[in-house]
Amino acid sequence: MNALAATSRNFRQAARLLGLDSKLEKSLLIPFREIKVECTIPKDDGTLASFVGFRVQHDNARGPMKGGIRYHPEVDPDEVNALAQLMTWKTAVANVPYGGAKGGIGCDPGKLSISELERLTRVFTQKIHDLIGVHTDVPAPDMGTNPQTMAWILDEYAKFHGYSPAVVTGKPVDLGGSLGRDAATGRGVLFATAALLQDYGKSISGQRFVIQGFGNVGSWAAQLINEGGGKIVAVSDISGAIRNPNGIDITSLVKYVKDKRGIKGFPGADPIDANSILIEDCDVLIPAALGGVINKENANEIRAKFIIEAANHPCDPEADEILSKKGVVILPDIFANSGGVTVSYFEWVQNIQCFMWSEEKVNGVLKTYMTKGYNDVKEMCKTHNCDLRMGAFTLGVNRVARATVLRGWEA
Ligand SMILES: NC(=O)C1=CN([C@@H]2O[C@H](COP(=O)(O)OP(=O)(O)OC[C@H]3O[C@@H](n4cnc5c(N)ncnc54)[C@H](O)[C@@H]3O)[C@@H](O)[C@H]2O)C=CC1
Ligand SMILES: O=C(O)CCC(=O)C(=O)O
Repeated sequence: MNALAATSRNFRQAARLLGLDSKLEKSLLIPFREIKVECTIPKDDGTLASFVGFRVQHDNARGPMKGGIRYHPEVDPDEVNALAQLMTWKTAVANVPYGGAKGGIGCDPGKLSISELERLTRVFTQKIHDLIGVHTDVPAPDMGTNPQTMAWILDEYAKFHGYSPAVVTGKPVDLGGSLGRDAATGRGVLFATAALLQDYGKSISGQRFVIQGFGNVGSWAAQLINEGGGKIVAVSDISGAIRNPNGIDITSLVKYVKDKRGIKGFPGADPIDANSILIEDCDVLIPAALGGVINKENANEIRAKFIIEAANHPCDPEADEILSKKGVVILPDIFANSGGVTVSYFEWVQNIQCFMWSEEKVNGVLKTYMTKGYNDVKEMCKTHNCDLRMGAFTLGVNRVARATVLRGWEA
């Protein structure tokens, strides 16, 4: 199912559970603004290359719009729209004072040199600089982008509006980035998983984990789960997939990936078919790469008892129904991966206050937010007699709806 159709379906179901007025429902669904820009750069060999960049600003009822920028060949308007909408509900679930946005460029960052990526990022920033800002829309990294990308956006933005580090988050620490932001999404996944397992009388230690994706989110989740005593039995990335039923040595794998730029060929595990990663035998499955990977084609074959959505929209609604019948518990993206945007909020606050927090403080306050978020989601599950996905959606949608009504519509 198309990402936008899936996300909007979940939203509509939550709106029904909340009994929202149909006109309010419509107004919450339509994006605030959709930006599509042409980005042409000279490549290193002198030829021209043209790309399409997007920024969808979905909602700003609760504060400046917030969300990552993705560089990936499959970036398209519907996908960015869905991701922007998810950010609106996610920031509300996390209870950080933001709305939602997302951006992206349809490109393969692995096929561009560093200088080509820099030129592309600068051209994209030139096209959108008037529409982003500390109190309007604050970008951050997502798939295919990283702190360096944010540094280029910051620098290009400064040429038009002056130096203003809070215009992006997920920056390098040397430019005002927050300690702990790099690991924050993975750390949030750890806290969220621990809270869920505790409800089932289990803990991280003793569980067997499978992780799809070994980039920022997947590799940090793997390292922190490993430190917490969890056994990671299979991992995949774009280069391939590996399995070791006795547990993969994650510290060595992180070093290997840094060196070889992929997990393929890692000597401490056996290669497996990349398509089978999601149906590997495990207790907890953590998709941490692309959206839509768990769908009606493979949901029946999933062997995990718990799915933690570190990626955005990895499960489509048809898979949700199949998995629910099988008794698989899904911790939804808009809560499970909210650690990233939560620490982005801490970074923004630190930049505005010109005061830097210690990493211990960042991690400690993140834990407080994730614990509160989990309890708030469960409270909505009780109120509306629904699963965790609808618990999170009703929580987020209700907070945005209340802010929207309070602000009103009179011109
Ligand atoms: N970076 C962040 O702070 C946040 C990221 N997310 C979501 O987490 C997911 C991963 O994002 P990042 O780790 O930041 O991206 P990344 O670019 O750092 O890493 C992506 C990983 O996915 C792998 N991958 C790509 N295509 C794949 C495929 N077909 N099969 C298996 N692996 C594949 C890549 O090889 C890489 O290991 C995305 O869905 C993103 O939207 C969600 C919240 C915050
Ligand atoms: O850190 C942020 O502002 C947004 C991260 C993001 O794109 C996401 O949560 O999907």
